[in-house]
Amino acid sequence: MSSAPAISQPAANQTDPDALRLEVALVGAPNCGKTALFNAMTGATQKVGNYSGVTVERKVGIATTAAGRKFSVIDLPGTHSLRARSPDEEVTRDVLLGQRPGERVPDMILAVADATNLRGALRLVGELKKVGLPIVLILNMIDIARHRGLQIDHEALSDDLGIPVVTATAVRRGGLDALWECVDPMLEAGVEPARKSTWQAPSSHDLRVAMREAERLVNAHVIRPPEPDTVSAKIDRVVLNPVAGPLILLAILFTMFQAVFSWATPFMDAIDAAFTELGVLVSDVIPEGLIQSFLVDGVIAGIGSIIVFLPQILFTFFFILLLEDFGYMARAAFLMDRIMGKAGLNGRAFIPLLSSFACAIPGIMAARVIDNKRDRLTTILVAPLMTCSARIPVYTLIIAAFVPNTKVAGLSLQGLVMFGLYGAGVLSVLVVAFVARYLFSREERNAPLMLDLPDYKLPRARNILLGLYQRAKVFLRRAGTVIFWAMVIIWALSTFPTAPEGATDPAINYSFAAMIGKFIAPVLAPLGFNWQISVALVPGMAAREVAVAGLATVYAVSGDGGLINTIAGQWSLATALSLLAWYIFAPQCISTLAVIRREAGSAKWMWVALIYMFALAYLASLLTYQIAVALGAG
Ligand SMILES: Nc1nc2c(ncn2[C@@H]2O[C@H](COP(=O)(O)OP(=O)(O)OP(=O)(O)O)[C@@H](O)[C@H]2O)c(=O)[nH]1
Ligand SMILES: [Mg+2]
Repeated sequence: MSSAPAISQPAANQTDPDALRLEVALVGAPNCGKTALFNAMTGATQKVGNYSGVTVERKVGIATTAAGRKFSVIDLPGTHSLRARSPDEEVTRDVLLGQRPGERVPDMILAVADATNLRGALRLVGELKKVGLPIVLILNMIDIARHRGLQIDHEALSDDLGIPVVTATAVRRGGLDALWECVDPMLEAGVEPARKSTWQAPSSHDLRVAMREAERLVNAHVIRPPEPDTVSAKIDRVVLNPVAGPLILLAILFTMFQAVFSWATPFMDAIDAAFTELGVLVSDVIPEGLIQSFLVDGVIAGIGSIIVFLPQILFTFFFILLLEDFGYMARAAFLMDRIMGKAGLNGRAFIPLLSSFACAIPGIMAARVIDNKRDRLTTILVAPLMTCSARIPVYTLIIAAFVPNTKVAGLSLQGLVMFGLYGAGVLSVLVVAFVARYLFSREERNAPLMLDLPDYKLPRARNILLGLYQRAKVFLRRAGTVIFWAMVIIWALSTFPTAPEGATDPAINYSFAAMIGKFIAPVLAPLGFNWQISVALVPGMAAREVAVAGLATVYAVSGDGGLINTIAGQWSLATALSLLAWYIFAPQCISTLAVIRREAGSAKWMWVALIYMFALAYLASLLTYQIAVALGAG
């Protein structure tokens, strides 16, 4: 093992705090509040959530102490031991031991502990001390610990451990003063240079010894043991009940889609009206011609057809973030473990798959928490089948055009169909994972799910608003970049060449778009896709929503108003269903494929994903269309 190079601080630079290029790493068990502390120290807005494995990458920020000294802070994935078992834990180990190429070892460790669960944290501190870096121990979540009657003599603990110990409530920025009071003098004096690391992967004997030492520390310095969290236990008795649990999970998801559909509608109508108004305004100001067509049919119709879905995306994530921060998601994983296990998925795949509701990219990255290589690969390959938010525009458009806005037994029919589409995504994940396991290996594995169930916490408005803000930002940025440029290209293709003199058909029929569409259409004709859909699917490879914006442009250029009414008038139900089936499976986003390649470590798996998803999409659409036509929906 490479030993840590000694890095001492240049004493001459003490007058210039900015010159102090000091790096401090946050290390601790999963879900102990490292990222909350990182955000408090640096003003960053990294994702915080009440489950293990939120952070899977190293993130850097700049903190400024009370005395105005600056240093960089590295937020790291949580780990119980430096004996890393999964790729996210390896990140933490490699950073601390200087095993990341081109990166130096940090100068200091801020060990973060969940004060309500000190034993495990102190065991990790035992390991960290061997790394040879100066350590400050932060007892975080001290608010919860005090509430539960826990009293920690942190000064005595500090004397016993031989390192400074402070307490904190990271989510309320509490304890930063004490931390600066502790850190500032250390920086003033110059952080001691690193000693040679003596860390070695602990044997099971070492682990037992370390556990006993942690036990001793707790017995010596925790004055009153915490009362068990009876509230969490009571909630869990109901929520984890084998019969009631899954029903509650289903009811929650069901209510979510119902609410999303009814709450989002007024906002969507308002945005839609605003863009229509804008189009009219621009048509009034700018004379008829190419520029007007570009602005109204290309830019405004295209971008508007996407932005309109923002409320729905935000409402969906409002629920997901609420459940995440409450601490329910780890329970959902626990409940799904049996079903997922039958399908050959690791219980730990739940959170990555759940993250894929936002976008497959963070989902695939979150698969780093899975230690078993094959399980991780399976999760990476099926994650793109989860219903990501880029599918929402496509689904909603088709639902709005073809599913009547009525209630069935008091439930919104449109909400039911959306629920069904999400269900289809989940089902396809399970089926594909099952088949993959059958193909990869038939060995049985019954490893129990090792999952930390966090205590329930009241969701924090800040965490939720932050999550929503970030979703909105990503969505709008895409609308302003990828989608905007795709729109410009689609508009140009749909406009040129212009119709010849005396032409009788709509002008678009003479355009490049029509030529391209008609060239591809024969391949997609058995699926019931017309040439307009075929045109929209191609730029849809850049990002799924582009297909909707593409349809908006293609149809607006054809001269019909109102995309929903147009497709309701021009497509058969069979075509609509077939397009929905296509979107459940098709690999319609290049960035996801790039991330699969990176995370799976080879281009082979990217091709596997691409081919199996296209094959499934084609097959599913073909079956859907042909059956629907046979049943008279053509
Ligand atoms: N009450 C209270 N809650 C806290 C405190 N610090 C963090 N939390 C909550 O604890 C949960 C976990 O916080 P994170 O900052 O995501 O934890 P983490 O250590 O970065 O977790 P991983 O990245 O998964 O290793 C979140 O729900 C936070 O809101 C605290 O001091 N008091
Ligand atoms: Mg974190």
